[in-house]
Amino acid sequence: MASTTLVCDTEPWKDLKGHVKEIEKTHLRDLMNDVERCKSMMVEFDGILLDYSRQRVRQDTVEKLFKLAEAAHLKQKIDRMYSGERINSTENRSVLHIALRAPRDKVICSDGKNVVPDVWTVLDKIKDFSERVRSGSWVGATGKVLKDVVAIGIGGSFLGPLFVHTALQTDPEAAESAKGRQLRFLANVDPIDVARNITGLNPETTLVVVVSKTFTTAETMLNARTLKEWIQAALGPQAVAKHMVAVSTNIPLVKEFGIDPANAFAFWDWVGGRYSVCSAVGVLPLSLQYGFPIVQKFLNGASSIDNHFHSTSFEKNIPVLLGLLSVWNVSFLGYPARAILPYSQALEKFAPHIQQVSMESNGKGVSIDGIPLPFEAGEIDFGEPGTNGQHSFYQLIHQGRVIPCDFIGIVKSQQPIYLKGEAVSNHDELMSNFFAQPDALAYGKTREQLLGEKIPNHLIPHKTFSGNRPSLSLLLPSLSAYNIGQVVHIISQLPSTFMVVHATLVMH
Ligand SMILES: O=P(O)(O)OC[C@H]1O[C@H](O)[C@H](O)[C@@H](O)[C@@H]1O
Repeated sequence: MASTTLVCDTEPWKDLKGHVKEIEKTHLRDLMNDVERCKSMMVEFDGILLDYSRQRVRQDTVEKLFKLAEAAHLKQKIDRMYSGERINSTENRSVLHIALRAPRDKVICSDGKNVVPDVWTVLDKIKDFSERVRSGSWVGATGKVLKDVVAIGIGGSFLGPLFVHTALQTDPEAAESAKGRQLRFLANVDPIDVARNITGLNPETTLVVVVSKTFTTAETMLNARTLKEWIQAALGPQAVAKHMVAVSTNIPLVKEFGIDPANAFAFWDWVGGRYSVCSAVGVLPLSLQYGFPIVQKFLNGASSIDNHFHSTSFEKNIPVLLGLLSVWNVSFLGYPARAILPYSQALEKFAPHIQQVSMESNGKGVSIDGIPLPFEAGEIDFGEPGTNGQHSFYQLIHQGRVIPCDFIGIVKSQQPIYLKGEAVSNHDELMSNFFAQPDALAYGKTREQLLGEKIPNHLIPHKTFSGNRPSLSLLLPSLSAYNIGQVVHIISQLPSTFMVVHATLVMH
């Protein structure tokens, strides 16, 4: 399928190039005054509303982007991914993180073999093990319940699980399940990180989970040896069997390290490290902390958006729309960065996770065949919870360069208001704060209907707009484990889209 033709040589690409000049003449204020346009730019799926009316696009721009997707054979490439073809051509592997959250009866094949039963064998093992640890039937070397977990890992073996853990911590149901337990993450080889992570912990009541796809990553292995020594020094060499378990694709190295393979939780080389949060990488530590049923909800949310991505027409397909808009912003309008701005502290670690998911996948300077790309591909992602960012770097966004922003609003906060009448933590006020951002103001006529929520009048966005920045917003009705699964996987599907558009596409 490889060829030396680049996507920029196709007609739809050239057409979009020419279209840039027209868009540059158009002010976003005028785009926002077009009611039909704004209505057409809201897409809702399963409690998530994508409003991209503040992107610098007209309806015909979006049509042209769909033509580009067609020229890129995007649909066929999504199908190839879902059917387990080896679309990871550099490593000659399938890309099947979608199988990690598929229901038991789904059939997803890699090399002709249905991988879903293997996934569920590991999920069942995690469920059983986490229940035994949480109930106290699996105890430490001195007979004490293991109530604290330190997960050692870096990159994809750290950022996704940390993000989800941070988001679940304040979810009332998850918090109730986690009572009396602690989950910590050790990534850095700076001895400060070890010191921070073991401070206040007793080896007798601590379980260490070593998470590494390869089990060779230098930082992780150094930290694993350090905590092995911490356990052995306190409890003797035989304690490792009770206090250390592993998550890896490389079980022989787990054994060599001194962890019993019976206490190892496998995953597979068809899971890219950066997409591994739904494998044992995330499911084991999160199940130990919150219990498997909560984590199952997270997996269900992810699976829901997988189905949406696979089967929905591009006009209503949230990951595809976000992917195409990114291509437009980066490769055509020349905006190199994207700010990720959740108006929820629970999503505090979302941007660092997406930084890896997106930037480790995209932004390559050459095509999949090694041909230098004559255009920029891939965004520079950064972000913070929006309210904090407002008092930090928004100045540059407001008054400096153009930075497309992903505003993420939550209609119903995980937590109730603490001070009645104060402009904090309250559903309406959070929304007010969110909508007070000029670019977060989305054309909201059907929002009430879409979200099934009563939005107070003063929050219904006004139509004037005094900026020239594109933006989009994602709104969730409430931030639950299920929604967290959806949000993270909406965005983590993007690289698949990007890869197709930016990398695989260039094979044509
Ligand atoms: O899980 P590991 O094998 O320890 O790898 C951890 C990380 O290592 C490298 O930095 C890779 O580029 C990342 O994608 C990966 O997540």
